[in-house]
Amino acid sequence: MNAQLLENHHEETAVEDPSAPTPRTDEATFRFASYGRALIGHGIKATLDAERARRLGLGPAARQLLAERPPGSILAGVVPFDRAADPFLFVPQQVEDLPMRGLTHGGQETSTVAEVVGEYNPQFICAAGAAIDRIKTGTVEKVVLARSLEVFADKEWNPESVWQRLYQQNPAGHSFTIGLPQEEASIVGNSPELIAGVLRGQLTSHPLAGSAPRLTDRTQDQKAAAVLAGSAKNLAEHEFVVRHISTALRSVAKDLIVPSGPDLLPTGQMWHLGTLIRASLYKGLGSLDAALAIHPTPAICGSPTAAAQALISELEPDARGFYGGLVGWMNRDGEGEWALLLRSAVLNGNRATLHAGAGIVADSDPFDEHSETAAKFRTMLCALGVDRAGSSL
Ligand SMILES: C=C(O[C@@H]1C=C(C(=O)O)C=C[C@H]1O)C(=O)O
Repeated sequence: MNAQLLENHHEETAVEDPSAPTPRTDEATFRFASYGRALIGHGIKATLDAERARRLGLGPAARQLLAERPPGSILAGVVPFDRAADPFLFVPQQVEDLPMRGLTHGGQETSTVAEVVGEYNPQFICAAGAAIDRIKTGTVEKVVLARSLEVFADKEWNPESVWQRLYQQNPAGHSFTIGLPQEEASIVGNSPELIAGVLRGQLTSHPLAGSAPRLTDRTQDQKAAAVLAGSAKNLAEHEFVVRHISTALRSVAKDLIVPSGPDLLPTGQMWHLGTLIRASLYKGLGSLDAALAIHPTPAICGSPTAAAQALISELEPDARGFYGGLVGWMNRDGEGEWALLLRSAVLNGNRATLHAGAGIVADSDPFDEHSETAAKFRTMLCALGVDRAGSSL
């Protein structure tokens, strides 16, 4: 849908926003591939001021910033998991809309993995056990707990080549890179989950919850999918998400169409339960307003939201940062795509920091949830050149 949404490609020369970080002219500041095409942003023309966002609200501030820009401008970037933390949203200086076919040449030099740290994480197993106790005795029904993993290479990671490999692995996903202003770090990932996509006023959300790893043997793989589709635990986890989104969307959209049950969605490494929700976005609102109305869903946070978020802060050792947030773009008409920021890594020099989470409910098993996070790491591990097929660590 990208091609239809960019009114034209344009380039401006004057740097008007003194708060904007110096643009990286040599490298893309934003890449977002979906449906076979990629939006590539270069440089930073203006950044969304955190103070303005606090004053107006993030959605209105984003729309206002875009309204001040010339036709063809887009807003791109990331919103953290924690809504109280500052987003990194910017208007690229120049945007290209290109077919992915021409971009996945695979000619990039790849780094060689030297060390993987944190594959077995006993702290996560303890935290999952504590969460189950709290769910059984308290008011939280579901909480998503995440853990991290570090992968060190022999030389600097190249975000573009990791992005290309992620796309090749799962072309149906949303593959992205964002150059972060601090420390020359980048976030790269391939999200299977569209939180809000808007085209000509029509809103689509495709939440996922309920997961099983893909298996190499075809018959076993089909069997795993069938088990997932019939799993009461996974269907209940999924139901929390659909209920949350259907309620939350009513503040920004009408004419909701919500299927009665989920479908199976395969990615390169995982099976997921997914429900395609459609609605008509209220006039004057944008895709970011819709995404923010839903975020964070119980697929990444839990249910009820506030209590689950408090439990995450208590049980996870570090703040999530942009993992579990939103990544995407929006044009001046409010059209755009915002995906859940997961199956991702922060690349900083030769270090890649990965995050993955799993939904914990009353009848969860902490070891199974550890295995589920291990399976979710595989998307990024594969793109980094680590083969962990079949491993439950
Ligand atoms: C938390 C993650 O994934 C989320 C949780 C899922 C689940 O609990 O089944 C499925 C997809 C995502 O919404 C992750 O990939 O890190």
